[in-house]
Amino acid sequence: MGELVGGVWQRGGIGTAIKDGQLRRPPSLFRNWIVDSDGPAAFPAEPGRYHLYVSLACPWAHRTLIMRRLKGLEGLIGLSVVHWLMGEDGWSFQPGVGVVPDTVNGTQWLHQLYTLSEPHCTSRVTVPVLWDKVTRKIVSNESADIIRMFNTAFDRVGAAEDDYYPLALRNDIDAVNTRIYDTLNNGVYRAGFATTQSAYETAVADVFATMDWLDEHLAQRRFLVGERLTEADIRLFTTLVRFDPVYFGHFKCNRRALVDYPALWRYTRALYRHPAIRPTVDFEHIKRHYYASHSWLNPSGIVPVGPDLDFETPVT
Ligand SMILES: N[C@@H](CCC(=O)N[C@@H](CS)C(=O)NCC(=O)O)C(=O)O
Repeated sequence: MGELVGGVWQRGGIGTAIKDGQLRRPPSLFRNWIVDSDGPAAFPAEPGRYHLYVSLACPWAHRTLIMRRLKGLEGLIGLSVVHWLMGEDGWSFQPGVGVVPDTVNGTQWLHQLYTLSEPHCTSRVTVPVLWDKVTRKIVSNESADIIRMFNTAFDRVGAAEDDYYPLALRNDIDAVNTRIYDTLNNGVYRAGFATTQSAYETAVADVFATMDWLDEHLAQRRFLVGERLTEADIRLFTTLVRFDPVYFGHFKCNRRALVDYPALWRYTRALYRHPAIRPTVDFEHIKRHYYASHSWLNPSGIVPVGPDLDFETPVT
């Protein structure tokens, strides 16, 4: 892992992100917004102006990749994909299957992108990153914001019209997002990165309370909120699809597997089979990243072969 301090890369482990045995996520540093506006704007929506940097392994970056596809933004917003291994110098563009180099800035390491934007910044170096080619600045490194921008900002310059954060459902989406973020999206990380037994057990209790609730909630419904796909489903999906391959074993969230939850497993498969979602899922990057990058959790770096899962099983 590691982080930037005053613009200088410092190697380090997970230690700096842990306090009292618990994972503490610092707020994202770059929180600017692309706007669809006729007036002056720092970051106006324009085709070809912005570039997205993701990891195929990362659930937060995965949200942005799905939204980019759902909104038909592939031709409007470019893409780079980091190597699955996050080593001592963080994310890189070392050659590898599925890696898409940084053709915009020619960086080798993601931290170089952060210092290009902000030469003296102090920050963790995370994906996703949304880059502006005109100002040569990072617009945002916060996935929750990036998917909202993608949802509407480019509608007048060629994006698909679908709305994944509709006005009438916003309160419900926000409420569900909050619950799922704390207890599940981030809950699995709190469990996996805990360094005390009690922090781990608290996190696992949260994870499974939410999994139980979701299984009940989805027993009679196709989507989390309302009758249609919304950003709440996208945010949940990227955690669920990693649950059995990674979080169950590597993060010790092993009271039950996702496949043991009938409604949740059906829901995950249904989303997986969505034509805009399936091409964004890369189990090689997902499994290799977690098992090989977190050496304090898995010193051998061995990537488990299983579990055998069939995401393709049709949903009845
Ligand atoms: N708040 C950020 C979190 C992103 C995040 O934590 N990404 C992880 C990968 S899954 C990362 O890049 N971690 C590197 C680090 O913390 O040093 C978001 O949702 O965009």
